[in-house]
Amino acid sequence: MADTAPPTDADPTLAELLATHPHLQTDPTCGLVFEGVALNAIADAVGTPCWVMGAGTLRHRLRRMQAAMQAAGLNVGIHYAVKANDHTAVLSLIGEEGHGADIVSGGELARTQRAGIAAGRVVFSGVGKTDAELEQAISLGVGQINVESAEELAIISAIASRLGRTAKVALRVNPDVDAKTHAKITTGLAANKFGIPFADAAALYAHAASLPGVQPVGFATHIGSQILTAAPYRAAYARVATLVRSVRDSGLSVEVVDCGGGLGISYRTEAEGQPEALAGAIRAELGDLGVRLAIEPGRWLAGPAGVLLSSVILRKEQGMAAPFLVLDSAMNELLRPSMYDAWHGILPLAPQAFSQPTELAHVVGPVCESGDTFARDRLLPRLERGARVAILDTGAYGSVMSSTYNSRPLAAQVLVEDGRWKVIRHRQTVEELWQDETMPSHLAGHA
Ligand SMILES: Cc1ncc(COP(=O)(O)O)c(C=O)c1O
Ligand SMILES: N[C@@H](CCCC[NH3+])C(=O)O
Repeated sequence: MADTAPPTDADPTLAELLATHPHLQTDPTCGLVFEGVALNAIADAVGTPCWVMGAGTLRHRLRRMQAAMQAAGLNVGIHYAVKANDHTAVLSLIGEEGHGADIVSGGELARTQRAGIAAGRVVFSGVGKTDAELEQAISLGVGQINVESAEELAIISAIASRLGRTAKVALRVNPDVDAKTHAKITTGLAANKFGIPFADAAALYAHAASLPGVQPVGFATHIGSQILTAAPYRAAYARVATLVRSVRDSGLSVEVVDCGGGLGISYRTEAEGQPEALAGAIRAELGDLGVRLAIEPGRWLAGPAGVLLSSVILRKEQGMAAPFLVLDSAMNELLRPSMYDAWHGILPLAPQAFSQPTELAHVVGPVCESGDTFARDRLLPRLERGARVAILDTGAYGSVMSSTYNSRPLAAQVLVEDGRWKVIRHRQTVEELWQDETMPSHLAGHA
């Protein structure tokens, strides 16, 4: 994710952004259209900021991912990474399309159950699962728990034994492979907190086979997110394949390999990661092992399927320098630019905006942090107070990373499908900001 300090000449033009986002079109009368719905119509009815998720785009990408695996002759289970976008409507769609889920908390597990995804199709990952979360998962019979340490293996064995259950576990191995992504979202380096050191994995697998309450079924690995080339996948999966062979040579059975590592998308001008390349890496390194395979994509499926609608609160002139366009959305909605210096495309909603002359502008939010900046020196048509924009590729790690910082209520969410749209989360009210607070009695008189 080469996202930092963008020189402007590296930016795609508005027309190029449209070309790389086929679910978006411009219409001369209603402006920017998303999966057949005018985004202005949604903003008129619901207001801004507003997340819009396109069910058609999500379905299309799920099917493309599955087709790439099948074309490579692989039978790969897709476990959608719930953390990318955990709305129950999104999870229901994933279940409806026949896929499972990858979760990292009891909350995510509860959401999958609410959405009707069978517990047997859920894989529980994460470096620190609480006892309560493990009890919940084991009682529900989740398909697989990816174990991230020797300590956790002992805890799972004890909890499952106490419950009279046998938990299917895979050991998540840290392959110590550089995924060539942003430092904050790499997961497969030895220095990262995730997974079991490669050198310890075979012995721990044998130990797992001797423990009560757990059945080791295979290995998992994960090297990071926003991966754009096949080489890191091949390096990681080659290491896992070595492990599978050596464990089998010792007489133990290995049935499953979970091939983690999130394919990247095209935020700026980078070429999108190709499911076919991922499938090729899996087939080349693991295809002849006779194991059940699984992947756990989040961003690649959901990212391009969402936009964040915002309005310009005001245009703050800076003399000869680029103006600040202050939006009504901020880092509390979309954290990625502040957190990772991430670049997101910004398109105006107005009809004809694409044919107007452009200027350089800084696009910021109203939150009291200088890091509350969506874009610096961005080439956009002149946008006045009240103009609306769509911030692109925000379907993954967008709404889920929102907060109410600065007492800003959570934005509304809308789902578009087949030319229709529906509110799937109402805009939080100001009163809802404090509805779960309780007041110490000696202060209550002032409230
Ligand atoms: C264990 C695990 N699974 C799945 C994912 C989803 O990754 P992505 O959204 O890049 O596909 C992540 C995030 O990096 C992860 O850590
Ligand atoms: N939140 C990150 C991705 C983290 C992936 C989860 N391990 C992002 O927005 O890019």
